[in-house]
Amino acid sequence: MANSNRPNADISHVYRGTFIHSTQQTALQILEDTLLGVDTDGKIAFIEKGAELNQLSQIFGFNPSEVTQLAQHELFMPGLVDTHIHAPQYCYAGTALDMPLLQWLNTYTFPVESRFKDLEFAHRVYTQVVQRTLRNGTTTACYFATIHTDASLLLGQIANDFGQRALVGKVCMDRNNSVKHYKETNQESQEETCRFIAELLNKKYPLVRPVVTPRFAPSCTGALLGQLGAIAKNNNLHIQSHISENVEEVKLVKELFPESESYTDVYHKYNLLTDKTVMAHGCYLTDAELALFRETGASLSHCPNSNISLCSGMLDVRNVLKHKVKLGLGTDVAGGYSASMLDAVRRALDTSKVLTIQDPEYETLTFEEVFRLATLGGSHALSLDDQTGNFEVGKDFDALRVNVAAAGGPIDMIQCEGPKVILEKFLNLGDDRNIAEVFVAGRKVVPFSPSLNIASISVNGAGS
Ligand SMILES: O=c1[nH]c(=O)c2nc[nH]c2[nH]1
Ligand SMILES: [Zn+2]
Repeated sequence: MANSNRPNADISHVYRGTFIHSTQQTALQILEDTLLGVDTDGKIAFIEKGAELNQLSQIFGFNPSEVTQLAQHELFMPGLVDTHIHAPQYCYAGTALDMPLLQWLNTYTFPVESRFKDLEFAHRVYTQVVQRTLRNGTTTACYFATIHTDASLLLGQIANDFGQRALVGKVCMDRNNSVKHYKETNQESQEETCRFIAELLNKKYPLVRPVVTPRFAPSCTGALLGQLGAIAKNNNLHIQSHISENVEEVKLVKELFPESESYTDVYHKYNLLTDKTVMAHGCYLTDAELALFRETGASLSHCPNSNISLCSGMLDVRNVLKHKVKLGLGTDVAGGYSASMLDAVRRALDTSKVLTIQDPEYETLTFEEVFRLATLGGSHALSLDDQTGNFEVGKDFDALRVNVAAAGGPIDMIQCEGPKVILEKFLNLGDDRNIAEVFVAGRKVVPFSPSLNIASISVNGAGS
């Protein structure tokens, strides 16, 4: 028995069956007939072979008859980590995909985001996006909200109420020449960012944290970027933004910041590249820029649906991994039309295969590697891998109970299959019907608790 167990922990649940997760060493570790104990703080107290049941029950003081046994077509996998999603854009997900990035922002995104001043509207959309992502197995989400502080606080409240682990960012932008009413002054952006951070931290939500969020370099003056770098540093906070998504955008950044050597250098110069930074896209980063990511510990969020849907580009994941840059997957709703991380897994595989079609020597990503990106890779990219991402003793139990043969679901199991095939089928063919239960920090968050009276979530709670 491993000596990393926590024998003093009070056990609240023990599960027995197949567990599949990634580790630093291996993309896919399959643990059959395994026992996993969760303590009363929602942390993994032990993960051991089923044959150790009697010994474990004595050490940890639980009753073997209370162990929850998974069925043969079921398995536990770590919760999915969406490293980049725009919560307000969920209201137009699946539409408006007919323009490249900069025109798309001006035509669709900014007018819609400006509506989130209205807290009733924000409450409706944010409740839906949190519910939808949780049902699809997103246990951790790194959200962009909008420039509105109170609506951004409301998103934090809703994620907390539903039990989702979340980083929430009030968007900062003091430059916008096309939709003039959707921007802040430099002073507003700074002051409201500080208010957002203080008020969100003051709520003491156990799983929800603020993230400093300059929208992207073209939306921010150098002065604001510098102020946000300082705010993040002074409060030891996460940072998120976009980088090198589309060719026109890279060109615009060169024009706006002629003194900088590269797009990456712009963020670096303003102290926005740290080991708690996640930058979305990165399709056009040079090797020198990737080296700077590696040096600073900043990570990338690969958003393949959005990259294709807005005809932005294709990230060479193999090259990012070669540079040892931390990497996770993002849905990037609504540039990406799906809020499901299962879609992000499939689009990441598709993109890799397109790169192989273009160059048959290209080493296509395996489904095991993409599984790791969607779980442990994401938690690493968000610097949350000490808390979540796989089934290690001491981490929070963030997990999906997958039933590949769910009645009425999208998968027909023609014959009895082993766990690796079951996982592959789920990743390629499954949907929320196959996700029987979702756990975050040991708490069952899907199916939604009946005690969670959705209609009664207070709009006034935010910001007060
Ligand atoms: O895909 C994207 N979505 C956005 O909302 C955005 N803003 C800046 N750059 C962006 N890219
Ligand atoms: Zn984005």
